[in-house]
Parts: sequence; C-alpha cells; structure tokens
Amino acid sequence: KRKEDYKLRELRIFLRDICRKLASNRRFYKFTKPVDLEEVTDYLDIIKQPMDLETMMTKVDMHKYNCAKEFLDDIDLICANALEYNPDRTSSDKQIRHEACSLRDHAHALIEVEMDSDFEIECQDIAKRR
Ligand SMILES: Cc1noc(C)c1-c1cc(NS(=O)(=O)c2ccccc2)cc(C(=O)O)c1
Repeated sequence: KRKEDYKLRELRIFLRDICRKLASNRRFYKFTKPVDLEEVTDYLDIIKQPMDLETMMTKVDMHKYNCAKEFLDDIDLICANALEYNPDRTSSDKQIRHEACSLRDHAHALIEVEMDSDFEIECQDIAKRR
C-alpha cells in the first residue's frame, strides 16, 4: 500500500468518529436518516441532492471522502437542504432550520478542534491528485 493510503485510512477513522458523535446528538435526530419520501412526498420536487448522516457514514466506508473539506461539503448540503425545504415563519420550520444551522456549526467546530491542520492540507493535496 502507498504512504497516502495510510493517510486516507487515518482520515476515515477520524471521519467515522465525527459522524458517530453528530448522529448520537439528539438535537440532530432529523438528519440521521434520509428524509422519508413516503412521509415527505414532495421532497424530491424541491431538493435535488438529498443528504443525511447515515449516507455520509456509508460514503466514508466507500472511500468517497479524500479530505475533511469534502466531508464538510456534505454537512453543508444537509443544512442547505433543510433551510431550502423548510423556509416558512412557522415554529416547526424555524426549529428545523435552527437544528440544521447547529449541525453545520457543530461539525465545523468539531473538525476544527480535533483535526491537525497539516494533516488536512496533506489530504487535500491527495484529493487534488485523485
Ligand atoms: C430532515 C427533514 N428535512 O425536511 C424535513 C421536512 C425533514 C423532516 C423529516 C422527518 N421525517 S423522516 O421520516 O424523514 C425522518 C425521521 C427521523 C429521522 C430522519 C428523518 C421528520 C421531520 C420532523 O420535523 O419531525 C422533518
């Protein structure tokens, strides 16, 4: 195995831990699974690229993320989807928008604190080459 394959394995171990922490926070419950298209029947009319934390965990296992930035892009997608699908002044829409912004900020903060910045730079260089 190449040296960079060991780096990417270390990245996967790190991202699984981040994903687990986010998915186990009760505040982010609505983002843990794909939106149920039987329950939310017009979801795909409005949201063209659904995303959720379970799907992200699968993407980690399938080596889809080569750096933390790519992982955070999917977190930002979860948040953007929730803001787009739930835009109204109702309390339920406001609540899910608040939860979505909290998920986004928590994820960025967790990675900022726990990730060595040089390691992320090395991963982003690998990502560019792939
Ligand atoms: C996410 C999301 N984005 O737009 C909307 C609207 C939601 C969303 C989706 C669901 N129901 S769900 O079956 O798709 C589901 C349940 C548990 C975990 C993950 C998804 C419930 C709620 C709610 O407010 O209770 C909100």
